[in-house]
Amino acid sequence: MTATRILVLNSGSSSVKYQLIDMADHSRLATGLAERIGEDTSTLTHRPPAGGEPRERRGRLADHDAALKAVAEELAADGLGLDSPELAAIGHRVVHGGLKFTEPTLIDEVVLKEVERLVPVAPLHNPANITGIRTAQRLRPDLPQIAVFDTAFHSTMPEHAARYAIDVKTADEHRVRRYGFHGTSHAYVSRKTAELLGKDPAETNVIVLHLGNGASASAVRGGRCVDTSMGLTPLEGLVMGTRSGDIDPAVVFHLGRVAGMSMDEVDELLNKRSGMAGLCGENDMREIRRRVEEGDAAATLAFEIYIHRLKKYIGAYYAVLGTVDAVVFTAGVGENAAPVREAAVEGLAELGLAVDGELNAAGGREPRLISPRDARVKVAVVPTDEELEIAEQTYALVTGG
Ligand SMILES: Nc1ncnc2c1ncn2[C@@H]1O[C@H](COP(=O)(O)OP(=O)(O)O)[C@@H](O)[C@H]1O
Ligand SMILES: CC(=O)OP(=O)(O)O
Ligand SMILES: [Mg+2]
Repeated sequence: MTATRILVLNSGSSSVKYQLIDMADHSRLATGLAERIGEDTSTLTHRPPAGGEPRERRGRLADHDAALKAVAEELAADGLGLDSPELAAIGHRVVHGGLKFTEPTLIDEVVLKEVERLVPVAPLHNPANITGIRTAQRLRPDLPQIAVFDTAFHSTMPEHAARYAIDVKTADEHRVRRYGFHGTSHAYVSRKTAELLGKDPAETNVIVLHLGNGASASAVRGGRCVDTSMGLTPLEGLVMGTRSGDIDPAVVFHLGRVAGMSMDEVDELLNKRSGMAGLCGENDMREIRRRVEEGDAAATLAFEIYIHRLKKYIGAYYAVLGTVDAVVFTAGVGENAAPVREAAVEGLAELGLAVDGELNAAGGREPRLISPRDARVKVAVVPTDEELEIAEQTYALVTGG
């Protein structure tokens, strides 16, 4: 029997998303999500193979190790346990790969050490990724474990986009530069967008707006990233669920010197108590929109700030690319929040950008255009599929394909 199944683990700061995919036909044998890890209200939602009812487990999952063990139990209950000989490999999303990792990589102790060394520049993500890998290694020590890095797609960015305008020697010594994140999603979505437009990716320019809890924009020219909004860490750029995105770096000195905050306190403020949560006490766009509809002033201002930042990046990347074939929305907010898409391109008719109200309001899981039929620049919604992309890269590596 050939092993054709890949388990993909996407371990986030407080969640684990997973999918078991059969690469023979791309069928999803199981998918699931463990949320609020570390809290008393953890939940694990497991979706078994087609036709089966989703199952939910409630109750504390103390850490990522506990969460993954629960995931393994759920898979086993469907006869899809990690001991299955049909499992070819486990693919892990790893957020920060630094300068070293620009390709999918077979994980060994040297690789893990490097991922560990990068924890300070991905403090919400790399620790969870490492725990995911270690637990998976313990459960199946004989199986290849492959890391697919969020930073990889951005590694070909031109130097003028990747470098910050700071002293070169200091920057080089400490590897301070723009790495960019969500690369697996930006790569997948930009390729799918070219397909949707019926164009060769090598001749297509797109602005990808990946709007989830973490959010980032990228400018993709002919299939290559030429700029992206996240930087040394996933803190820079757009306004996010709990992260500030762009601020004057002197805010950090000011909070240290004048407000007496420690480095760790400022770090925690900007990563966990900022963004939409900091502005209006809520990071879920569904709830924010509900409050905006009710006339809530804090939620309305937070929404306006979110959109204002998004517009600035659309304008900036339009200028970077020169000609744009499509602006594409993806991830939880981008795929589902029609008001965000409408507001982001409002007033940009001079740039050839507009959405059609009806097309924008229609739902669906398929890639689709939402701009008016004759639009010069297309606006699209393309659901991301980081897990499938990770599974494909993992399978290609282990099968030598
Ligand atoms: N129907 C919806 N309308 C608006 N926002 C939504 C909707 N569904 C999901 N979201 C948003 O998507 C976010 C999660 O996106 P996702 O891409 O899964 O993020 P992450 O991978 O960072 O956890 C949630 O915070 C929520 O605000
Ligand atoms: C890099 C990053 O911000 O990832 P996420 O959106 O999953 O938090
Ligand atoms: Mg995500």
